[in-house]
Amino acid sequence: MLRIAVPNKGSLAEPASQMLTEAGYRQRSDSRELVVHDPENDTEFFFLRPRDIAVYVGAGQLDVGITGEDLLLDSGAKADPILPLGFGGSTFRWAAMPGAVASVDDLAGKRIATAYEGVVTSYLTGRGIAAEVIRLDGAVETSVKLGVADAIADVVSTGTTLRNAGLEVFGEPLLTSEAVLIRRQDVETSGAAVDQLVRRLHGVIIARQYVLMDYDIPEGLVPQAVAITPGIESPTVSPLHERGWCAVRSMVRRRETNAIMDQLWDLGARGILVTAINACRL
Ligand SMILES: Nc1ncnc2c1ncn2[C@@H]1O[C@H](COP(=O)(O)OP(=O)(O)OP(=O)(O)O)[C@@H](O)[C@H]1O
Ligand SMILES: O=P(O)(O)OC[C@H]1O[C@H](OP(=O)(O)OP(=O)(O)O)[C@H](O)[C@@H]1O
Ligand SMILES: [Mg+2]
Repeated sequence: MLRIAVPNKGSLAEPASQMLTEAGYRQRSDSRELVVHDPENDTEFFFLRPRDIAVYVGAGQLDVGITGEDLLLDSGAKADPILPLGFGGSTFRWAAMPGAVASVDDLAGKRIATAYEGVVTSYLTGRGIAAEVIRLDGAVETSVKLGVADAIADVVSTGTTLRNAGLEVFGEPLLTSEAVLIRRQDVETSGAAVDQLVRRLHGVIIARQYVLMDYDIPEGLVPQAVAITPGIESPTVSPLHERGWCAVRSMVRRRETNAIMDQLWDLGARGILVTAINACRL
């Protein structure tokens, strides 16, 4: 049986379960359920703190898990990302009171509060900066106002929390992160069940990122049209009943939909239709 770790709380929990549901797996109906058995897929889901997931997977108790790249790095667990999942995006940044710290090099001798001690310590060591790292559990933005720290290193998404705490970012981000599927390091092959999970999740990601575009185009313009919509592999081109015209079907990135329709229209395409992809396996 395949054993999968899924975040039980926090920003990754809902989108992770949503993605697994779209991939055809059974998920919990009550947020207090800690284990869900999915007999149809011979799979068991363990709902764990996102921070602990890399530990379980790294130690080999669970086959794979969904967590943040930043949490994986911070844990130091022997697990590797195998598939980026396209949600839970964030940057990890330095912040302090405006004007208090000009650059990362000015952190020498200062106190830095963070919930990501592993990430911050290895970054500072790598840069040869000696500073005191104060490990807090969360709400680290408040530590500066209360005089516990001179600067913080934390996840920034919209920046609202920083602004509300009167803090300003400085320096380059320490890292960028998104949700990833992870598995234990040093495994030769993952097995058929993990391969199937990866294919299903990949299908969901592609279905979210792409749409299907159909259009009609004069035969002579097909090469130019296909250059605009090359698709993932190759577009389907079929003759129309009206002589001299072709129908083209291709996958197009969702966010480029309107720009591509404009280009096709200018080229001479007509009857341009866009349809959502509900599921796919490529
Ligand atoms: N706006 C956000 N705030 C916090 N984490 C975010 C945000 N956007 C994405 N993430 C990602 O979500 C993960 C952190 O999840 P979460 O906040 O649930 O963990 P936590 O802070 O350890 O737990 P909790 O906040 O429930 O105590 C990280 O990978 C982080 O990069
Ligand atoms: O840039 P923003 O959109 O404001 O998001 C970033 C904030 O969200 C997270 O906190 P979370 O809600 O996870 O609480 P925590 O600090 O207790 O972990 C993170 O630690 C920041 O404080
Ligand atoms: Mg948090």
